[in-house]
Amino acid sequence: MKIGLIGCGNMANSIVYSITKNQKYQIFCYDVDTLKAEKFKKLYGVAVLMSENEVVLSCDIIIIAVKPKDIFNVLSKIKNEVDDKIIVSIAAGISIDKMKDVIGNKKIVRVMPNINISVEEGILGMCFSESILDDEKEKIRELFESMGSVIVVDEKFMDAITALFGSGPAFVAHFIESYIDAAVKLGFSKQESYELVLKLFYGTVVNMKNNMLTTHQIKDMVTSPGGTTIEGLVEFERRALKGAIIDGIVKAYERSKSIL
Ligand SMILES: NC(=O)C1=CN([C@@H]2O[C@H](COP(=O)(O)OP(=O)(O)OC[C@H]3O[C@@H](n4cnc5c(N)ncnc54)[C@H](O)[C@@H]3O)[C@@H](O)[C@H]2O)C=CC1
Ligand SMILES: O=C(O)[C@@H]1CCC=N1
Repeated sequence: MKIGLIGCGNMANSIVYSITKNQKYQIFCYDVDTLKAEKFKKLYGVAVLMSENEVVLSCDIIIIAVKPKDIFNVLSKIKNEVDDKIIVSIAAGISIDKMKDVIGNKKIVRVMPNINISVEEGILGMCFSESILDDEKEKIRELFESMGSVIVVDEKFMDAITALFGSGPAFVAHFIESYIDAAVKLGFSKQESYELVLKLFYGTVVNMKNNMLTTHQIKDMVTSPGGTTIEGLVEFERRALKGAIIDGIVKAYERSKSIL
């Protein structure tokens, strides 16, 4: 199957990395920045084409991986070639209806991945326009399942998926960074702090998963009466850490709803 990529930036890089592992896909790409497309050719041996239109004409499934502000420009360039090809957009906050306004009632898929697809541990939200057939849905699903867990949702959930899981790696990195800073403040070297804190987060997740523990159970097991942990938890509560985290994610959700 022929897969086209319009835009060879960060997300496209992770997508191509996953797709090239499967021999059944042939990949064609284009970027206005020719250096970026050439880099893909060098790294992944993909074919580089000369325009957005060429990608659409050469491929069955076309993934548009440009910034939200650039997507309408791409759509207006390709609208006459789309025909019954499948157009996949990964842009945050751009609805299927907004895309239809430019290219008409075509086969459109929205996918919201996160950067963890680069290690095949992504979470990808997916929704389809009504004209996509069941066997086409399966093909798209299969294509993206090599990158992580795919959840097919009603389009109204795409903004929540963007905020929770698309932006998620940045939010998680922010918490991890606070923890590393605390370790450095308490005298550990930066390198040691980094490695130990990653182990702490990873170990806690593995423990919860393998032993099917809830967050409450973990907290109960760790918090001794009159001990150290309760001191830390009380301070987090006093500073409304949970509320701040929830509010931050809701802000990202609202931004996704109003991005263009
Ligand atoms: N970075 C992230 O974690 C995530 C990003 N997204 C979405 O992915 C999309 C791409 O984001 P990034 O990869 O971070 O951006 P990026 O800036 O790294 O890549 C965008 C690429 O598109 C190219 N481009 C712009 N106009 C073009 C055109 N007309 N034809 C061909 N190429 C063109 C640019 O030269 C650039 O290389 C965005 O819409 C974003 O909302 C979705 C999920 C997560
Ligand atoms: O910040 C952004 O707009 C994109 C969407 C999800 C992750 N990055």
